Amino acid sequence: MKKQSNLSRLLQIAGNHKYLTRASWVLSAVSALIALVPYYYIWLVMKEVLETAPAFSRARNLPHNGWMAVLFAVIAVLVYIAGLMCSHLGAFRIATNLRIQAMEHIVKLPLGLAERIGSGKLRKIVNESSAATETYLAHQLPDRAGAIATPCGLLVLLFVFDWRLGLLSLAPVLLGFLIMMTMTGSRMQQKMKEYQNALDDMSNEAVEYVRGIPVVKTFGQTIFSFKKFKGSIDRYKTWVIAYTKELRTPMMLYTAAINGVFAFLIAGGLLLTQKGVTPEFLLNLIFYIIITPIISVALTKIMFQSENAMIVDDALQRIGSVLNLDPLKETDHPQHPENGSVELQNVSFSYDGEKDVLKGVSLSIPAGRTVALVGPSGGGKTTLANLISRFFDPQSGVVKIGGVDVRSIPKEELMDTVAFVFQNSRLIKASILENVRMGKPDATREEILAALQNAQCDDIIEKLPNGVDTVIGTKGVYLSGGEQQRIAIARVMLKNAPVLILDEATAFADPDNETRVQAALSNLSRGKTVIMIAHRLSTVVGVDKIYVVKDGQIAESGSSRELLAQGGLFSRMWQNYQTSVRWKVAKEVQ
Ligand SMILES: Nc1ncnc2c1ncn2[C@@H]1O[C@H](COP(=O)(O)OP(=O)(O)OP(=O)(O)O)[C@@H](O)[C@H]1O
Repeated sequence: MKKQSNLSRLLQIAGNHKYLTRASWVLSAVSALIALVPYYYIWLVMKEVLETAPAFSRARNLPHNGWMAVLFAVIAVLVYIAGLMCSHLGAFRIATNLRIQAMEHIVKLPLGLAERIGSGKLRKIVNESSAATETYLAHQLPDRAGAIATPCGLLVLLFVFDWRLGLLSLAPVLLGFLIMMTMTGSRMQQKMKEYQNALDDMSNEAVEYVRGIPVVKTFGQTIFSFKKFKGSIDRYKTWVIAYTKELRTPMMLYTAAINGVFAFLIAGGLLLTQKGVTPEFLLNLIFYIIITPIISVALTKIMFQSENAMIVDDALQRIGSVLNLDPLKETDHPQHPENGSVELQNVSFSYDGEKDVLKGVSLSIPAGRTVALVGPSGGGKTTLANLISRFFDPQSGVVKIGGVDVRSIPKEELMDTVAFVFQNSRLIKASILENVRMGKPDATREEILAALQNAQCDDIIEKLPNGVDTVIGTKGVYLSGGEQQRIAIARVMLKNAPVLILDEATAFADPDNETRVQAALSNLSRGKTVIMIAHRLSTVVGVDKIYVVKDGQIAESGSSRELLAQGGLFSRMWQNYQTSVRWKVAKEVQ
């Protein structure tokens, strides 16, 4: 992506506010030119002082010229402030639009894809990339306009007074400019990208390391887990040192050239004055020595601009990588499911486009029935359940709810049709009431209280200081896994979706909570089509049908009685399970 196209893309995102951004460049350039005018008055002051010395009383124009210098300096600052106001308004609008655009796109992505990339990473890309454009547009671009205008204005000023000295002051500037070009080429752009990647890697590893501390401590793996984190720091260090070394010589030459203008002037001055010095030449020489440092300031600004432009380029590419992800296709001919039946017809699915995780799976669940998916770990149970609510679309085959292809059901309606109870259901930092209300935003307080009661939450609410209005996560208000799960069940109850997917719903419940969670689940499941992903075989005994999923296929299906009689995989899993239960009981008796 070219820098120019980045800028036009950003301006496109700005909509009508692009005029503000453009105005900011003009104002900043005008301000930079006005800021040169005081130097002209300073020259007049110096000239008058030299001409009238030592009888300064003859210097009548000194106060006037001095005040004019101040006046133009103030005007320059005011115009610059006006420019910054425009640039900030434009930049905020662009960053906001960019965030909205990205968020609107993320909402349209398959849920599974967003989950796979990671909400943290998505948030980081959207926030940091839009923030990078904000700084670029609000400060860096107007500064660049000013930094470009300054040398142009100076050029005029330099040649007006003494063209020979003007040329002398330009020589190092040209040299500096050439060195600068070598530091901002496409190779450096690539390096900047590597720098960003190394930085990203390091921060990801840091987060992983901190997240994993409890597990690491439990298993005494401190050295191993730190090794990964340290590896990313080492890679970053190696990269930064190599990058810095590469820049060392050009940067040194650039700084020397750009800050050594006065050396050129003095050397040139000596050459030009071999035949004698005129007061006017001396005046110009002193004036040039005073004014030329502005060039180095302007050029240094331009140089850092190229670095900033590279950062924005990278930011836009990152946000582009999100915007380019294929959204879930919305149907043009919406259809509505007739009931809560679920059907998979010859469904195959692969996460990476190579290995099929599901291979031609077919099953049919009549409305209101409860089925269980069991099988070895990694067999594809969760993937199968996720396809029902379009976490992803299968590469081949059809998933139907109520006789309708899920791709033909409007997204909102599909969300209302299928509900999940996950292993560790997430609650947000809000009151219990608000947490449950998420299941049905227009629910009345009475409806929420009824759902909480149905989900066996009475004992939780009784012990909380403000009952249902207690905010979870505030000081001293913590709920156990089983308690959180019951609140989450109340939320799903309120949603009242005809199809329910229970993913290991009771795996984390402690024994005291388990009976209540089970009761809450059986209230929740009443009259619904339930697909239960089960590990503990005790929970699947009473279901209408069991599907044994192995290697992405349905290996067996039937009632527990039928499957046990078959003496296949399920019956072996059952025997293992029984042995483990007996072993547990024996241990407890001991
Ligand atoms: N988001 C993902 N991206 C890539 N591969 C995945 C993803 N999720 C699961 N897989 C792979 O797909 C296969 C099936 O996984 P799935 O989670 O569906 O199995 P499962 O039967 O539910 O396993 P478990 O009982 O351990 O939860 C596994 O090989 C797994 O590594």
